[in-house]
Amino acid sequence: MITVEEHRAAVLAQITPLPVRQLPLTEALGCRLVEDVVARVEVPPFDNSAMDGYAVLAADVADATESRPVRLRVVGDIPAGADALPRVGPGTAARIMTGAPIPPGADAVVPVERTDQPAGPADGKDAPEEVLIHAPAGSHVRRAGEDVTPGTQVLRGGRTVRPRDLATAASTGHGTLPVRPRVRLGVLTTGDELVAPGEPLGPGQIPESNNVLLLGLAEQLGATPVPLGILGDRPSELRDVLARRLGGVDALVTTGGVSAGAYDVVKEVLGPLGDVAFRAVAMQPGKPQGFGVLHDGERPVPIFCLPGNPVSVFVSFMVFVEPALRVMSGFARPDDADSLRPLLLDGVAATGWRSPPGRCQYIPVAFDGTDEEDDHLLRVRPSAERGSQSHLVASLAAAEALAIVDAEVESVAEGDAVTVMMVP
Ligand SMILES: Nc1nc2c(c(=O)[nH]1)N[C@H]1C(S)=C(S)[C@@H](COP(=O)(O)OP(=O)(O)OC[C@H]3O[C@@H](n4cnc5c(N)ncnc54)[C@H](O)[C@@H]3O)O[C@H]1N2
Ligand code: MOO
Repeated sequence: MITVEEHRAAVLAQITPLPVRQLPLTEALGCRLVEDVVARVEVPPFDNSAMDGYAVLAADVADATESRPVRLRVVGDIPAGADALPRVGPGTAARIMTGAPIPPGADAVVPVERTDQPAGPADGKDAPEEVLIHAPAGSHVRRAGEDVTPGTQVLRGGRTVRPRDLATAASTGHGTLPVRPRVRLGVLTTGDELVAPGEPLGPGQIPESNNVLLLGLAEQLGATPVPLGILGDRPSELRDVLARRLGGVDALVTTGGVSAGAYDVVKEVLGPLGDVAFRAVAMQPGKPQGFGVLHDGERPVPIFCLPGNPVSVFVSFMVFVEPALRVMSGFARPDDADSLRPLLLDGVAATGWRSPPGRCQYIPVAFDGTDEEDDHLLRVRPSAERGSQSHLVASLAAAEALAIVDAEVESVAEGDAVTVMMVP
């Protein structure tokens, strides 16, 4: 058996980041930006009005009051998006909407509420011929480039693209961003005994639950899940899916068929290829693990062959697949241990439990408050009555984290320190 660390290192040594792509903004959401982004255009792109009202010369209306309004001739109407602009000279005004370009000659805007004109939708009404101004103009002019000028750095390379980063990119002239794309993660599960969720069970059959688990994890961890089906134990089915669908995925996860059974289809099909190695890893659950790299032309497609037991699938995914996904999408580097580490917290056992000798245990746990003396220590107890056995899928929803127990520990006693791994 090899250790968890040895297997993880062997996996990560064969994982390479996906090539950088220039992606349309909405596709870049959640991806890692690889370069600084600088503004291509001014923001705002032109002087424009901050208010619905009248563009005027400030000097014309400096003395205007409600009782002594200033009368101006209206020389035009400027909705947002207008291209032809009237010239505003002394004694004149142009009706203007928020965001519309300030017309030549004007240097200020009087909000419509400070005039004799009604506020609100124009209802097809043209601008009036004259307007009475009741107050001096505030500036209400938003100057070109007052937010950002071309060449200013607006996004720093290395960040995770958030919705507001998309708004910044769009407003500064970018339709695409240079990112590492989301990993398209193909998911296929195997087993003649599996029945789609919700369907009636025949003798010896069980509900399929690994597909939904893996597709959901992929989605939640920022990959693009690609369902490749629930396959039976016939080698031809698996060969066929691999031949047809490899082009559409960046990595693959399979479940089932990797231990010592007579019908272990994944091992039977992939083992002889030589590119996929099947090893026993000193962990529980998740002992039998397959990993290798298939090729779609020149393009490497890592494949993770996880054991079929559902709790093993969950644990194996978090321990081996999740760090690989982060490397592929540029969020972690294989040579930077800190970037790869899951979120680990210090915990203390709220009760005792057994751990298999010689295997590192990843046991689903629920929280039980914090330690009386040190409230940074999370108290944890197994979330399933029967502990860390790998078939206890129905109890998986009750888990809030995984507690990690070293391989040499055979039993955990109440009050023992444990490492708590946060999981989605
Ligand atoms: N002689 C040995 N037998 C087993 C060994 C061993 O070393 N020697 N290892 C055991 C361990 S540990 C594990 S883990 C399992 C792994 O088995 P496989 O990966 O070959 O998986 P299957 O046999 O196909 O399934 C195991 C178990 O999980 C259920 N299953 C499978 N797929 C699904 C699914 N998609 N949804 C829900 N449940 C699923 C399946 O019905 C089995 O009960 O091998 C041990 N045996
Ligand atoms: O290693 Mo297996 O996942 O315990 O049942």
